[in-house]
Amino acid sequence: MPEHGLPLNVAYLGPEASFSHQAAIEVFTPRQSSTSSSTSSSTSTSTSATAAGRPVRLHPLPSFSAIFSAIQSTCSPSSLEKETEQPSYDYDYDYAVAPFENSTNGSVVQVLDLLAQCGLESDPDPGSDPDSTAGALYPDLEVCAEYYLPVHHCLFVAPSSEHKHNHKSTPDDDNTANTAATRTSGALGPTTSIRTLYTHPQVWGQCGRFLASQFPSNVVERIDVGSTSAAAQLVARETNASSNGGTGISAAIASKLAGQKHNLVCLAENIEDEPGSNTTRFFVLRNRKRRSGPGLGQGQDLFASDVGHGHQQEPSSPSQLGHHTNPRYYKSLITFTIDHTRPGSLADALAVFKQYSFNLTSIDTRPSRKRNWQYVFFVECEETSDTVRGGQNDREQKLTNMLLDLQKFTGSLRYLGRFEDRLRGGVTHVEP
Ligand SMILES: O=C(O)C(=O)Cc1ccccc1
Repeated sequence: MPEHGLPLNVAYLGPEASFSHQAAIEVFTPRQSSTSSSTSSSTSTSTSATAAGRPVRLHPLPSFSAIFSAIQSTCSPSSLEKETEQPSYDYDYDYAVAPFENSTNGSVVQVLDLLAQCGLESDPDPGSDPDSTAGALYPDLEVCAEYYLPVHHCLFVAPSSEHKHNHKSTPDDDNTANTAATRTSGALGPTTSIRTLYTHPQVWGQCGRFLASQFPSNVVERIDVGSTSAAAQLVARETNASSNGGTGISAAIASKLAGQKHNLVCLAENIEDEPGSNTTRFFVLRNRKRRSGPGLGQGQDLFASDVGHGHQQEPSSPSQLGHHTNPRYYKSLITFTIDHTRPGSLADALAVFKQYSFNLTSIDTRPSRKRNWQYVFFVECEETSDTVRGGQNDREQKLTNMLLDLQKFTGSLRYLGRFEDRLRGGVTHVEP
């Protein structure tokens, strides 16, 4: 498809070949998602096209907080026209992709803590609420889509350290992840020379059984790094001289793609506790000021028209393939605090969702950081089948009314966005 229009700039947690990168590729350039071509470019920013034909540039950023800051500082739509080749940080980012939760290990708490700093306070008089979180760091951020990525982890070491452990080479083994990753974890050789493991903190809990059986914590040190691809990069740089003073080697837990990118040796693959189902749910974030683009009325989905999901070729799981004749279900993400001293305050708040026929699909908490033992609640709620028969404007009005009522029972109520439920189908709508 020929590229047309201004490029879409999308931020993700780098370096290249992280799971966030994979999710960004699948969301924004689904036609390329079955190949690793976009991770093999010489520059870290890769360019390809959305299904709608818009050029898309994927930019690796070093941390989740850098991603949130970058989206917050993105300016109005007109500023997109000053687009030139600039260092990554100076882009006006249209979207970002960030992991929210994993089916095995639960919430990505770093991202929840950043989301707790997002959104506009609904209380018009923040002074009236002593626990108000008004003055959020990222008031203009909103969630505009979700994406489910199946996640498989591999154990990698650098080729230079391979002689230090008894990994058994096979005649057709070229010692790269490309072929090694096709072996199953049953073929794992002794790992006794590994003294250090690197990965993203979310991953330890996803691979708990494998780690407990192979790496006693009194012998092997686990070191958190910024991403799984950063772990792969670190291990690839390890030389014989630098490997723990010659006493042991380091290994990374990362994706097959990250191992291929850095020519690592795969000692085991699919080491996650739930190999058939381990899935991470990502949010697509944007600056809400972008929504008021020209020609966009209420109920129109800017994300869908930017990305062209109507033409999505190969969804990563059958559940993400919707049918445009089916009704679309939308979820909303809301955060609030409650009065912890009043019995029934949480029950009162949750009763409002029931009263307006919103189904709660997830609920989570994080410390408010305003006062000890006070929490920010993260609630996702979904319209029910009764509601989806109404028009978009009616549906949005119902949500607005619900939020107005909810305000009576909560403090620091913030609306973080409304997005289509990808578990109930519905990505295959045709954009205008
Ligand atoms: O580290 C990565 O590759 C990430 O993108 C963060 C992450 C880590 C584990 C599961 C999903 C996302």
